[in-house]
Amino acid sequence: MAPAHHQAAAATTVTTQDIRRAQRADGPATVLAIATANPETRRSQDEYADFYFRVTKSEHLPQLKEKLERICKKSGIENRYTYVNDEVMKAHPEFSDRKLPSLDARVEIASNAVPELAAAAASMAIAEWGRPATDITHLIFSTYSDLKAPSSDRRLASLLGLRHTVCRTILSLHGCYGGCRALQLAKELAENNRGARVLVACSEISLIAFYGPEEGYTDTDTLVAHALFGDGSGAVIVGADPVDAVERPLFEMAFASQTTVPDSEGAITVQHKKGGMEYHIARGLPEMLAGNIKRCLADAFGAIGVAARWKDLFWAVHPGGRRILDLIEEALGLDNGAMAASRQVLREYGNMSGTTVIFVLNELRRRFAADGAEGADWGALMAFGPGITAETILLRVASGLKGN
Ligand SMILES: CC(C)(COP(=O)(O)OP(=O)(O)OC[C@H]1O[C@@H](n2cnc3c(N)ncnc32)[C@H](O)[C@@H]1OP(=O)(O)O)[C@@H](O)C(=O)NCCC(=O)NCCSC(=O)CC(=O)O
Repeated sequence: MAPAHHQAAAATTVTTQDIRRAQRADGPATVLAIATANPETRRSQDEYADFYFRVTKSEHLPQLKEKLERICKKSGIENRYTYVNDEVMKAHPEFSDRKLPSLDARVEIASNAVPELAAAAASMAIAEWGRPATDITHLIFSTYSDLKAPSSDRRLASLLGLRHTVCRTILSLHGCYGGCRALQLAKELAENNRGARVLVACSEISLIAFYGPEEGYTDTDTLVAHALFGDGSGAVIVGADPVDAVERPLFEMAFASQTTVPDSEGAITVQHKKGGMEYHIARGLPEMLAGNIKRCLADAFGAIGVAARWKDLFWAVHPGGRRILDLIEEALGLDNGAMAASRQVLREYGNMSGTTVIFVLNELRRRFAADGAEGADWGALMAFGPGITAETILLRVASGLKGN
């Protein structure tokens, strides 16, 4: 007698094409819920230099302090939320000096703080979505802050009570394009797995890269990074073919692409060392991004044969820094105000690396909901990070945002 699986194969007339077709969703991936969270400590940018030089015991470097004050003033940031506070620095004075070994302690703290911060945002996203957490089929977690395995994705799944068959993926070290990369993968999963509901979670605590200034040693990189980065988490639920009267589609994800900017490999680098994660951010980064922005957009829009007028789109650009937004706005000939959502997030929270675009998307949603989604129907979500990598997602305002 033939083995059972041979019998099954002989008995079925189903082809692999049939199976593939049945697996695919009908509609495009849509954003079904968005939520964000931050650590408790909010620090005003006006007071940041005082705080930073005090807790790192660096008051003997007044010129660097004045420089940080100048950078903070021009940053377009008013507040940031940080996990680092006096208490943390009192318990770990070694965090001030990058020459001292401190990675173990940082990783230990991050392995709890990162998933817990993610859970705060994700549980709000699930509540907004309106379905049980066990209906989440896939989890994509992006962070540069956690360096352990099992990682934050595993812990988050437990904290939220996700089903044990949830398919988990962790993205690491994508830096500021991590959120956009996670959303792009969520789109692929949602469109290729009928009924899939993908939870995207990003969570960053800059503690992993917090240390004192050091005269003469890449101190400007350190100062710029400490003037910009803040902590936060964001969660998005993505799925195709929304269930009527249960799920509310906010944005359709029409197309997604990635471009690597030529000759830019050294422009943003991060590396974990014994004293924490070190950054290098090239001085000409804003000019480099602005000089390449049209080309990145051409790669995205050209691939689908769409000729868009940049002024006709809404924009959700990663606010890497105030000057980056200024120069991109100028390069694309956008109206003053086209980047309002990005600027508001930068002002209220700073640059939270990969998580930031989720805050921007949430801010855009709030703005659309407030005015009944008047104005541009189509928009571009963009983020940049090490590579230099530029990610673009073409979005369309969906029915759940209209008529609110
Ligand atoms: C830092 C700024 C807010 C400063 O504002 P302005 O440029 O208008 O002001 P300014 O030229 O007077 O600069 C103020 C002081 O900062 C110094 N300065 C400016 N940019 C610097 C840089 N990249 N590295 C080192 N120092 C820098 C200037 O020399 C000056 O010092 P002095 O006063 O002594 O003359 C802005 O340049 C900005 O937004 N830059 C973009 C920051 C950035 O690259 N972000 C990306 C992060 S990475 C990211 O988002 C992706 C990722 O992590 O993956």
